[in-house]
Amino acid sequence: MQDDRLRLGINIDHVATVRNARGGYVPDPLRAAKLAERAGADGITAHLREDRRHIRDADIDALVAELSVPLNFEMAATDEMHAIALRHKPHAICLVPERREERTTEGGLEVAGDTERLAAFIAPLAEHSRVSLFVAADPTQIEAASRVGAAVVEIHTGAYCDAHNEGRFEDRDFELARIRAAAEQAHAAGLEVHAGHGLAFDTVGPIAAIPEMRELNIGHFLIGEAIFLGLEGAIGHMRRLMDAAR
Ligand SMILES: CC(=O)[C@@H](O)[C@H](O)COP(=O)(O)O
Ligand SMILES: NCC(=O)COP(=O)(O)O
Repeated sequence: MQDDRLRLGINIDHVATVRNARGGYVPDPLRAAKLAERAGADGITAHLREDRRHIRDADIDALVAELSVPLNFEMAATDEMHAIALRHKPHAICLVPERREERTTEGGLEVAGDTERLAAFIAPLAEHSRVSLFVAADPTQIEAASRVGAAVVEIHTGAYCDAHNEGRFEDRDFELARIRAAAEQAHAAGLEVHAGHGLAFDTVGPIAAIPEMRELNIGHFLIGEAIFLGLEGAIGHMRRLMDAAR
């Protein structure tokens, strides 16, 4: 029987952003991750960017050593990250595109134009970890994802959230329809379906309601909202909204 529970992964990158703004050791991303676990997180997500602008190598070492829930390790498809992932063998690896000049992940991974390289890159990782590809809700990319050995696709919800936040509701509904279609296509191709990026209390419901959805990864909004509600309060409210949508 398929497990129908929608998992909530908490991304702690931006605890590290605050720490790094002043240097030093606080706030500690590991402490946030442990608190998130106690608040009901089903997993922790951390993105080790090539420029180490937030999460650092030592954070990943600590998370791997100390977490009780699965770690979803986000990384670019580079040789350096490949070696780090093989050393740690995290529960899950999510391959994401990276551009130095971007403020956050702006688009999905180009899978269709890079299938041969990605298939060779993924094969050794897939021996130890569930490999996920962070993709736009684009049928060409989803189709390619099913051919390179990934177990999971994580659909980029950024365009949907941006349209909602900017009051462009026709665009938002168009993006939502694309995400729904991508989830259906990916599920039919045998891929597990996740989503994330930019999700907040007022955008999570329609994404959580997508029947094929198995996991949402949410970070920046919850770390910000923790200023007002506390991290446990923010995670608890997000969990309730997700459950209400199912
Ligand atoms: C891949 C993705 O959408 C995010 O989880 C990612 O971590 C975003 O990168 P930043 O955390 O650097 O904004
Ligand atoms: N992969 C998406 C993620 O981990 C969280 O993204 P965000 O909520 O920090 O935008």
